[in-house]
Amino acid sequence: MSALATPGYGRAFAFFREAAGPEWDAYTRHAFVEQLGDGTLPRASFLHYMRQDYVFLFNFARAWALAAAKSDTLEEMRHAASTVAGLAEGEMALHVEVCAREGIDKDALFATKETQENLAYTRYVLESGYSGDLLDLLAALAPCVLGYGEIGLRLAAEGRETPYAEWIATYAGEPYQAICREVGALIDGAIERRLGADFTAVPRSRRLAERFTTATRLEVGFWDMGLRGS
Ligand SMILES: Cc1ncc(C[n+]2csc(CCO)c2C)c(N)n1
Repeated sequence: MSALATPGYGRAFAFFREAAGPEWDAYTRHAFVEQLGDGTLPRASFLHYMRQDYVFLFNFARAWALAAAKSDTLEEMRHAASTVAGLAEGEMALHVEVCAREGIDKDALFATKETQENLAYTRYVLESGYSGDLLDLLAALAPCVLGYGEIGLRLAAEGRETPYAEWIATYAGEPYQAICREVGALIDGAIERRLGADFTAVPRSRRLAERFTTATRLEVGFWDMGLRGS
């Protein structure tokens, strides 16, 4: 696998990604992603996805807030808290802007009725945190953050003509790539602190990898939902 196809987001990510096997490609090379890249994705599908994603991000910010509550060190807590702030001020603002251009205002966005795929995914992530510890929660959060980093890098490198260049640039850009490296380092630190440097040899790592794979499958469902349109 080339360095480009496997970005350097840390040891735990490399382990989980490998353990996810074909599910990882089903997510990162989904038809929705390919159509974003080659520009054939219907606008209605994209907007349906963006509306659902806005609500998704709100719940995702909740999950990072839960990660702050589940932190054992100040460093973990600071990271989780700053991600909540970043989501509330940054990425959700991007969704508001894109949708506003299409005549969908903020209130309409916030009132978007969640699809089952959206509900299933965010509640799975939150439940991982409610019933588990910080590692369970981070394993469920990781595919989402890091998968988009990988997708963005690949689509930007392919450099095809597409009306979705702004979306691609957001995730391929250095600010988002820096977030991915930081989240990767957070996960490495959290896992090594709790399971030791040789964490891949500890049975718990398998269960965390299963959680990562389940969240990856839920990402596939989210893309399927997007393609289906409203
Ligand atoms: C379904 C879905 N999965 C992943 C992301 C990507 N993502 C989730 S949170 C975040 C900011 C950093 O935590 C980013 C980029 C998304 N938007 N929607």
